[in-house]
Amino acid sequence: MTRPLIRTMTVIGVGLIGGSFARALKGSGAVERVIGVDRDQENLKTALELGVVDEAAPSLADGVRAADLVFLAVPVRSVAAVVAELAPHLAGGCIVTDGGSVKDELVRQCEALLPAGVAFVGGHPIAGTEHSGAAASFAELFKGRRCILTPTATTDAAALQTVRRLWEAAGSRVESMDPLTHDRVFAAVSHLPHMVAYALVHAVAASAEEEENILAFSAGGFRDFTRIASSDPVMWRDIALMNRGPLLDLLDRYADELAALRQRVESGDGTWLEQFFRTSKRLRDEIT
Ligand SMILES: NC(=O)c1ccc[n+]([C@@H]2O[C@H](COP(=O)([O-])OP(=O)(O)OC[C@H]3O[C@@H](n4cnc5c(N)ncnc54)[C@H](O)[C@@H]3O)[C@@H](O)[C@H]2O)c1
Ligand SMILES: O=C(O)C(=O)C[C@]1(C(=O)O)C=C[C@@H](O)C=C1
Repeated sequence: MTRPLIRTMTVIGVGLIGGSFARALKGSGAVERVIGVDRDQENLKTALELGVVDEAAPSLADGVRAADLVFLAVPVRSVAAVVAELAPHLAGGCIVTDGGSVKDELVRQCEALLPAGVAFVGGHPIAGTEHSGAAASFAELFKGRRCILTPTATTDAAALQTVRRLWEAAGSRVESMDPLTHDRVFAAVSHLPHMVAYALVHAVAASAEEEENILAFSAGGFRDFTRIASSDPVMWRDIALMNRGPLLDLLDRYADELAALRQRVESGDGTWLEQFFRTSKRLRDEIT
């Protein structure tokens, strides 16, 4: 058991990420008590029944008053409104941190909205599934997975250290990155693949109108590739819009690659295609 680092943690949005963080930290002993706040009362009831949280608070104000640390785990475009509402009710010395998938704009919003004496530390666990809600949460989600913290010039050093130790207690390998670099990196390795998976399902479903029931024939390839298209639409709408600049650059680059591929398929250029696939395979095989 880890020595408690935090007495009372309030989780705003007790879904997959908020619920898993609560479970991991209660399980490791790093946090003593967890209060949950969620605008979906059914989900909050489930979280309480499953023991993901110790208490369910009826409002943001009630939920954060006694908090030593607040963990924000709501869709990224909801964060600013949540922080604006809870800010007046935080105790001095409280740490606010988050698990959102986009960092630059979100970190700037939080730093601007929180009062002096309250520290903000941006974070992003690089772990998840295509499922949502408290019932989908599990304590082992972050074990052995990266967590990126995105401190800025004004981040409080002691708060940063506490948040780092919490993620380590949850089993994560913690790394730091500046927020904009974070957004460019994860636009490439996380946000673009989700956009491509959503679009692929549309493309195949559209052809299914002509050839009835094509999706029923889908096997390993289609299913592996499109698992992430089962992810929550609100979460991904928010990520696409909040990381718009880096994502647009990558969507353009991806469109260029597809256009080149299309042209070589049309012209029957087997040498080019084999080399293209060979390079992709080598790069993919190098990922550890
Ligand atoms: N799912 C993943 O793979 C993953 C991985 C890393 C980070 N994230 C990030 O974590 C955050 C949460 O994602 P999740 O997968 O846990 O989603 P989720 O849908 O499982 O949980 C989000 C919860 O927030 C609640 N909520 C939404 N708006 C709210 C508001 N205004 N006030 C209070 N509660 C509100 C919802 O009712 C829901 O229970 C997002 O910012 C997402 O970008 C997700
Ligand atoms: O494995 C999945 O289901 C995920 O999509 C997890 C995933 C990812 O793209 O790797 C999704 C979003 C996050 O912000 C972090 C992790």
